[in-house]
Amino acid sequence: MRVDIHGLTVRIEDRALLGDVSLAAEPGTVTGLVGPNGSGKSTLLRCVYRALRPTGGRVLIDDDEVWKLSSRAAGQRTAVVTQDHDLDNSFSVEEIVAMGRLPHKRFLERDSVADHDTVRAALARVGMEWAAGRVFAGLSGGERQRVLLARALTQRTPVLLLDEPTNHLDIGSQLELLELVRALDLTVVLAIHDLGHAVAYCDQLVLLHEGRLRGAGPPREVLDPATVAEVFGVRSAIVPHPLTGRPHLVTTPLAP
Ligand SMILES: Nc1ncnc2c1ncn2[C@@H]1O[C@H](COP(=O)(O)OP(=O)(O)OP(=O)(O)O)[C@@H](O)[C@H]1O
Repeated sequence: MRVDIHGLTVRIEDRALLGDVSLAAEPGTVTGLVGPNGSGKSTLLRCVYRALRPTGGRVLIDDDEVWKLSSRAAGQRTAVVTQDHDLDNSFSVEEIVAMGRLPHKRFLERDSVADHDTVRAALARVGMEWAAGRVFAGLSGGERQRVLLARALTQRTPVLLLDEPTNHLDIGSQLELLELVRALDLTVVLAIHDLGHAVAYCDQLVLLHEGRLRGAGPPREVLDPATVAEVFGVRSAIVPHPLTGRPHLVTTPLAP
């Protein structure tokens, strides 16, 4: 399913958090939202997963306005992994991941064997099968992040939104997660700080600066050295990775 955002504007108390931002994310691609702290990445994602109603503009998933869908229909289309883990502390990992099945079930419908298998498969996919019976709150930040990705995968939605999914993860787990996300064949939109990873793993980048769209398109075009210097205040170059040959963005301070 396509995600289309047209002229998205968010104003809170006379302050524009987002101003007239548009983007299109194609099925089977990974779109990276990049930009300095406070540039509006999370705000944009929140408008897509309906945590924040925009002041203006439209968010469409396959031509349907997301704010006009029922919450069940929205939950069948869009799964999200955020940084806010405001979940009841007593839930087990398996219970948390099983919540991903809720948009596909009737009210009070019990979990089936197929649901159980889906949950186990998702936990295995993120390397967390061992933690199924553990209490979610007792896990490390990185482990919780992977469990929440498993929950999003069990939701089996065509669109997956991730707000800084590699936060808290060690470098091996970061690369594992990004490889997994790339292999999913969904419409993925993720906020990401690491520009090296953004260039290496995203099909297109959307660069936000002070709530405004500063560029959108192939990573190499969006993150050209002049733009990176202006927006992030660092020198940069995109070079072939010495081990893989994939494009990689390297940075150094503007003034030595
Ligand atoms: N509910 C709110 N009320 C007022 N201001 C808000 C609210 N939510 C976010 N903001 C402000 O909007 C701006 C954009 O925030 P947002 O979290 O979208 O940025 P971001 O690009 O995700 O930042 P970061 O990289 O630091 O996570 C920030 O200046 C933030 O303080």
